This record gives sequence, structure tokens and C-alpha cells, in this order.
Amino acid sequence: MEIPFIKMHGLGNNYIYIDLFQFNIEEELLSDLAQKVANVNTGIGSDGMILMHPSEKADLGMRIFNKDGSEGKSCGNGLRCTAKYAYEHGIVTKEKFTIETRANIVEAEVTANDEQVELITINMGRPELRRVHIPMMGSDDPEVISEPFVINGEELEVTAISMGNPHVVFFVDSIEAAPLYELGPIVEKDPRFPEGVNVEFIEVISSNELHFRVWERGSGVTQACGTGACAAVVAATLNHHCNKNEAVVVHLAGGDLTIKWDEAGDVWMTGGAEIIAKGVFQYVE
Ligand SMILES: N[C@H](CCC[C@H](N)C(=O)O)C(=O)O
Repeated sequence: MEIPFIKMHGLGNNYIYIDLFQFNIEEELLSDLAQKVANVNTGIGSDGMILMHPSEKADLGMRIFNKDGSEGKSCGNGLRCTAKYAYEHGIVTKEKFTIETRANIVEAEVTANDEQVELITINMGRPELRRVHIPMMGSDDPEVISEPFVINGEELEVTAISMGNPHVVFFVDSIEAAPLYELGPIVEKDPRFPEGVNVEFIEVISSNELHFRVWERGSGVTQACGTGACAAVVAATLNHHCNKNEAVVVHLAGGDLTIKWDEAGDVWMTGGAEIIAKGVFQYVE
């Protein structure tokens, strides 16, 4: 089956996008297709697959599948790329519009120059702090803020939240020394996270600047994670390193995002998005 695709990235977090306004695929093929397009040796190579689709609740919808074929509920970098594509390809005609994800409906605003989108701001909505909705097991505390967390024989501290998808944040003294590969895969699958978890390591530079690295649920180390950057700023604020209503620059491996957790409780993400290539994938079931 020939499947038209667009490869796009947000700060190096790259996905194979399929425009379901132009093409249709059976639901039961999606997980297998995501794994096959993401394979760098036998496929195209990406962190996963994203579907852009018609929506009855928003101007359009977006679904994200990780490299392992699992479906996530939201994707910050994917939302910025989807917003750029939707505006530049006439799926939307206004600079402000809404995008439905499995987690929520977000507001997007693009900044365009000669119809080319240069910057995208997404209101990612309110973080979920209640343990039961992250979800995370492990103690009766209703929230997970600087909670002792024994892993690999070490007692560390974690803060966990959901941005529609689960995140656990470790604060480290040096981002270069973050145990990304040692702890990432273990924590991702730890039974205290019944739905798995995205694992972030944060070095606080100042109240307006963080260094950030991520081991993503279902994809491993990626260059950037938009929902993770939002989770990092929320976690840093909950631990009194950052302040509400103040923009924070998050330095990810692939570049910078500006994140603000506002007084109304919404988390705003601003950053770029790029189209890498368009083509046709030869899909064999
Ligand atoms: N791995 C994530 C989905 C992708 C999120 C990330 N790429 C982003 O930009 O937010 C999950 O399973 O929840």
C-alpha cells in the first residue's frame, strides 16, 4: 500500500505525519504502521507517527503513536508541527484555531510571514497534579511533589504530573551527568506507573532557565519533548525554582522552548516547527 507522508520535526523530535484529510488508513493497521515507518533501517526513521485528521470537536485533530507502536495522548512538538502544516495547507484559514488530541482540545496560534509559519504558541491546558490521574501508585499523598523514590538501590526524589500524558521529573546538579540511559528505561516501565511514564531530568539554571533531557515513553531518548518541557516547568514551579506567570526558557537537546504556567493555571508553549520531507511510504502489512 502506498501511503503519502510528511516528515516534520519540532526541535529534532521528528515524526512521520499522515494527512487523513487526503488519505485513509484502517484503525487496526496504525500500531504496526507506526513501528514500520519509525524504523530507521527498514522504514523512514522517526520518533513515531502522527495522524492529522478531521474533528467534530475542533478545527482538526491529532493522534500520536510512539516508535514502539503505543499510542500517546498528546505531543507538544507534534502539535506545533500539526498547526504549521494545517495553516500552510489550508486546513485552517485563521491564525488562531483548535486541535483535538486524545487528552484534550488545545488552542493554537501561528505567527506567519508570507504564509510561512515561523512560530507556534499552544495553550496546552492545565496540568493534572492528582496522583490518581497521572497515574502513579506508591503512597497515599494526593500529589507527587519531591517524593522519595527508591530506584536501582538509590533513594532519589521525584515530582510527577500529567500534561494529558504522564511525566516524572528528576532534578539533577548537572544535565550532562543525568543518568538518562541508566534510569530512563527502568523508570519508564516501573510498576508504580501503571500506564508507563515519560522520564525527564532537569538542571535549574535560574528561575527563568532550565536544562532538560528526556527518555520518552515508547520512544526512548528524543531530542525534545514538548509536553515534557511543560511538565518540567510545572515541576520546577511546584518545587519553588520557577514562578507562575513568568516565561521560562527550557534548553532541550534539540533547541529551546518558552513555557509559561499562567495564573489561570494554563501552560503555554512557544516554539518552532519544520517540514523535512514529503514522500510515499511503501507499506507492507
Ligand atoms: N512519548 C509520549 C508522546 C510524545 C510526546 C512528546 N514527543 C512531546 O513532544 O510532547 C507519550 O507516550 O506520552
